[in-house]
Order: sequence, then C-alpha cells, then structure tokens
Amino acid sequence: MTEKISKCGVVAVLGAPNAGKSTLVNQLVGQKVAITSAKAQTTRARMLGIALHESDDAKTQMILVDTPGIFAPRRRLDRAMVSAAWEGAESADAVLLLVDPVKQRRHELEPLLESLKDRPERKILVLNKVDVAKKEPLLALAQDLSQKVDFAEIYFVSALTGDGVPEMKNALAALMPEGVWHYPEDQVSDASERLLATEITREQLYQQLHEELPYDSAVRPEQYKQRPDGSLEIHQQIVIARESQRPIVLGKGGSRIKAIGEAARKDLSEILGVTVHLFLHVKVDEKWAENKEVFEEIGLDWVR
Ligand SMILES: Nc1nc2c(ncn2[C@@H]2O[C@H](COP(=O)(O)OP(=O)(O)OP(=O)(O)O)[C@@H](O)[C@H]2O)c(=O)[nH]1
Repeated sequence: MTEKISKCGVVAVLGAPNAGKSTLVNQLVGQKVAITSAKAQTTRARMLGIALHESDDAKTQMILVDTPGIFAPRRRLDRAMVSAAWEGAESADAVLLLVDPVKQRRHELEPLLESLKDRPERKILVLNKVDVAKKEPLLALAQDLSQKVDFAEIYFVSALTGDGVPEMKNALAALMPEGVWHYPEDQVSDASERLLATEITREQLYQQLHEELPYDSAVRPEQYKQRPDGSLEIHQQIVIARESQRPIVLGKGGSRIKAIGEAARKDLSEILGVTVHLFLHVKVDEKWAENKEVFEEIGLDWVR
C-alpha cells in the first residue's frame, strides 16, 4: 500500500457580519469551535478551526481562520476586529468569501470585493443559506460578483444544514499545498480553553439578553484552575459600561445571570469533556474598551 500524500494549508474565511462564517467553520471542522449567533459582529477573537480531509491519495489539514465580520471601523474595538481579520487573511493558501444572498446588501460588499480583487491567493465564492434563498436571484448574484472578482470556483451551500459543504470541502482540500501538518490530528482549534470558555459565556449573553444586551460588554477570564477531582473551576467577569446595565444582566433576583451561567456551564462541560464549575461576576467599567489589558485577554491586538 502506498503512503498518502500529506497536505496542509490555511484558508481565510471572509465575509460580512452574520454571513454564517462561524456556522461554516463549525460544519467543516465537524464540531463547535467558533461561536455563532443571530446578532451581527459576534466573532471578536480570531479563532482557528482545523478541518481534516482524506481522499484516495492525500490526507489534508486545513487551518481555517474564522475572521471577524469586516465592516467600516470607527471605535478602537472595531478597528482591532478588522485588523485581526486582515491579519488572518495575510498568508492564506485560499481565500473564501462567504455571502448571505438573502440579507446582504450588494453595495456593502463593494469594499471587500475591491480589496479581494488583487489578492494573489485562489479565491472561492461561497453563497450561503441556500435552504432559505431563492434560486434565480442566487444565480444572478453569483454572476454579478464574479464579474468583479476572478473567483476560481463558486459554491452554493447551507452552512446550517450542511448541504453542499462536502463538495466545497473537497475542492478546498485540493487547493492545499503538500506539506507536513502543523497540528496534531486530534486538535480542532488553537484557541486556548480559557478564551474559548469566555466566548461560550458571551454566546449565552447574546442568546439570553437578545436586544437588551449592551454592545459594549465583554467577558474576561479571571481564574481557571483544575480541582483535585479533575473538574474545572472557572471564574469570569462580565464587564459592562454602565451601572444601569447591571439589573439587565442580573435579572429579577439574579435569575438571568443564573440561567446564563447554567447554559454556559453545560456547553463548556460538553465541549471540554469534564465537569465545569462556572462563576460569573458582573463589573462596571466605563472605560473597558480603552483598556489594553482587556483587549489582550479577549484575544485582540491593540491597534491605534
Ligand atoms: N437559514 C440559514 N441560516 C444560517 C445558515 N448559516 C448560518 N445561518 C444563521 O445565520 C446567523 C449568523 O451565523 P454566524 O455563523 O454566527 O455568522 P458569522 O458570519 O460568523 O457572524 P459574525 O460573528 O457576526 O461575523 C445565525 O443565526 C446562523 O444560524 C444557513 O445556511 N442557513
């Protein structure tokens, strides 16, 4: 029996906020590594997912860079998100542009298309959400976008149901260069557990507070330690910008924060495969978004 060729490469996943990048990365990896939510701009940290692919002649490791949604930055926090996105796309072997054909406003894609145009990597256009999109406008959009950028391939998928994803994954794997794997076979993400844990809590904040959640909130890791029985004790701080936001997060008699903590704890226990004890504390810090230390803790570089 001949040995299979080893291949390894980086795929940058670009797209507007809410296009479904995190859902797609999770689908390609086969488990939850990036958080998803119905609210735009959820992805703050640059998270990696690692997808494996095997064909008749090759075993391929694809390092997926799940970039934060790209949009015109104003605040420092937003600028850091955008800078992290482009850093992710810097040395990729393929760039995948993911578009939500239902909600995406065409003109808002313009800056992204413009910057993609001259990039040297192979570019792949992926139109997402085919489970809810109508066929004719979808084809028209594909045609329109490929007039602007020279896409090597175009795929129609549903990141949610997985429809069309295996075909797209085959094509991506074929584009990866020969080389040794960068990560061990069982590793699915390079995000540290500490950071992943705060992302899980933040996902619950989004899900349970819906529109009431102040945009300028963050979850900071405080303590992360293993107890002698092997279980994990995790303390996190939910930072909000104003005292008036505290009752929203706490809920009546603390019921909200309790539900948030309970759901996050369950999710974390499942993902990490150990019993988790999660403690959440609410802190008011008007200036947290101007604090370098907080930025670094939540996995962002400090940009001016
Ligand atoms: N119907 C449908 N919904 C989808 C599909 N893919 C993603 N979604 C939904 O679209 C919303 C956004 O998905 P995310 O994966 O969080 O999007 P994102 O691009 O990572 O968003 P940011 O973190 O804001 O950059 C979620 O409610 C998903 O469930 C799909 O194929 N079909």
